[in-house]
Amino acid sequence: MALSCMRCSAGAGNGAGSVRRGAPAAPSFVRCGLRGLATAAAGCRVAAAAAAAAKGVKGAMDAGVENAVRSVAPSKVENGSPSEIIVDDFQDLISLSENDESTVTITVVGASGDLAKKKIFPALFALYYEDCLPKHFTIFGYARSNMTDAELRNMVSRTLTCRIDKRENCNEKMEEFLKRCFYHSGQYDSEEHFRDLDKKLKQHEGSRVSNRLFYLSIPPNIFLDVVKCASISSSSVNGWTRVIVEKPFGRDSDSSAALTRGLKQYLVEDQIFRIDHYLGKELVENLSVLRFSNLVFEPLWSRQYIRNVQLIFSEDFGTEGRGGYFDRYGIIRDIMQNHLLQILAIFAMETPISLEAEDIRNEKVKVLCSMKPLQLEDVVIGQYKSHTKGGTTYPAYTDDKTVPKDSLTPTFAAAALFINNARWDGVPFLMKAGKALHTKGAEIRVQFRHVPGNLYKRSFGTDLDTSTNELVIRVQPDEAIYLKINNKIPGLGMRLDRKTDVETCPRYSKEIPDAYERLLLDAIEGERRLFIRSDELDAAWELFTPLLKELEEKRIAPELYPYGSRGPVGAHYLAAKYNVRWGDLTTEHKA
Ligand SMILES: NC(=O)C1=CN([C@@H]2O[C@H](COP(=O)(O)OP(=O)(O)OC[C@H]3O[C@@H](n4cnc5c(N)ncnc54)[C@H](OP(=O)(O)O)[C@@H]3O)[C@@H](O)[C@H]2O)C=CC1
Ligand SMILES: O=C1O[C@H](COP(=O)(O)O)[C@@H](O)[C@H](O)[C@H]1O
Repeated sequence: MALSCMRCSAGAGNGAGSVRRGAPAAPSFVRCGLRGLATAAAGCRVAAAAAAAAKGVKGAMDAGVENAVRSVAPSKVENGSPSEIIVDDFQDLISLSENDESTVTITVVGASGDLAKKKIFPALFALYYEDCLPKHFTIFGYARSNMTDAELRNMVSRTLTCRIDKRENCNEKMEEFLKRCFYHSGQYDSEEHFRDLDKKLKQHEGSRVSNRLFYLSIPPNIFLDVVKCASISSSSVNGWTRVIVEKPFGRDSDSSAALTRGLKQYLVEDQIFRIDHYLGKELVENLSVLRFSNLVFEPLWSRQYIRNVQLIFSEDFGTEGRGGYFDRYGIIRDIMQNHLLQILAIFAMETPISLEAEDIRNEKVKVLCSMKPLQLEDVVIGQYKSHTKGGTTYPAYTDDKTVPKDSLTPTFAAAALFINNARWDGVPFLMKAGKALHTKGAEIRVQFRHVPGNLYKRSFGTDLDTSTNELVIRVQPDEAIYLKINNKIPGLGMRLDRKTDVETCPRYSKEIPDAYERLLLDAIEGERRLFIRSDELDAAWELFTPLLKELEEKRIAPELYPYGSRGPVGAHYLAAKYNVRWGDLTTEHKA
């Protein structure tokens, strides 16, 4: 197992990736060993067993873990008690992992598609470049299109890039990586074709313990066909099998529940990795670090000091080529129900008892279950219309050939949400998401209350809002965290302003990894913290389904806004109803 993977070598610090293995105080070599083990055999379950062993406890394991432990340490499986294993010598396991004989195959189903080309293959290459993939790995593309291995490699090679800050041996590394990519053409509903794939996978795996990750990068209507065929015909017999499922996870509570039921006919919950790529973004990961590792923030994190929280997503382009998909979902399902709501849950959750996946997800579910039902009057929807600027005409949403001319699908939405719990009672969480707006960005903006009896109010003029503290977590672009504080303008008078921001997050000269890199690595390691559990998903749909139904049944017409504008004015009225002024992504503090 290569130890130069950033995550591993960062083990000496406080990286969540190492702490989460359940042994926070362990020295860094232990963390690296654990990661090695995890990729070598049964993911974090073995690591958890090893961590348990380190604490001298007796761990109960399931068959997958047992197989994995058997494969790396057969003597550790006690005679006659196959499901009750005592792992008493943690160090042995670590050294065994170092010359492990396991392999991971990542099968990208839908390899000919947009997401595979744009995100998945490049992320896998970046992991390879950083030495984060296990020693023995193979990548398979699977789709109906006819392609040879060489053609797949050619297609993939066109999208691979090296990091700006790491270019050493880049071409060489690309060549090595491409040699480990293969292609299998097949139908999505053919057990036979997946059996053929299985044969090819076995040829690559040889006698090693085989671990298999399937990435469903395909339209949702064929998820179940693939899961059925893959689980029947090409799941691993002696290692783990995991499936990454892309959004959309249904389009309402019922269809989502049906999808979950369907998946669970063939997989157990632990094998299902529902991806929300916003959870893999650096600044979303940093949100918990900011809150829980800095004493200065946590005491302020409640209705007592926070006036409102804004979660803003904005794109400066339209649906471009994805109109067919988008029209069936709309911006509320595409962005709010998943990406923004997930951020809200992390922002608002109570302190989890540990950084283990289940502890974090338990806290997120509690937030989602405490949300006040969404009211139609707390929602504004919009749709972009054609606009001509500087001699260029930008299309309307309904100019997209795959979109019906009379479509009422929102490309913009703003909503006021509330959490009915003691911490957040009465605090508006305002969400805003839109396509074809004036700028591209995503941020979390926390506006604090006014200072009681503010001695300096005269020095600010009449607008007290401009003098309240604001914490901004800019998710993208130019990732940053900054705090707006009041200052005296230098000079003999007493005039204050908030121009000086305190940057709470130093700039690192490192290029930030793409969200898909982190999430793919997590899935390979069996780390579920950043993936959506089925009860989280149910709670998210429970919140949005009644609203979505009402919008559709009442055929509520979206407010039209010009392509490239700031969106419908209705969003400002909605914010004003709760005494909020939206932050502006474009006017302040750029790197
Ligand atoms: N693209 C993106 O930016 C994002 C995509 N997603 C999700 O990821 C998944 C993949 O997205 P994307 O790559 O854009 O999807 P594509 O539409 O590009 O589809 C991927 C592949 O699936 C096959 N396919 C397409 N339509 C059908 C169909 N009707 N029946 C059977 N097979 C079909 C095609 O392969 P072939 O014909 O060779 O079999 C295609 O190359 C989707 O679930 C999407 O919602 C999520 C976030 C962002
Ligand atoms: O999930 C989705 O996300 C993208 C935006 O992702 P980003 O990482 O580029 O911010 C969005 O364009 C797409 O509509 C949606 O399906």
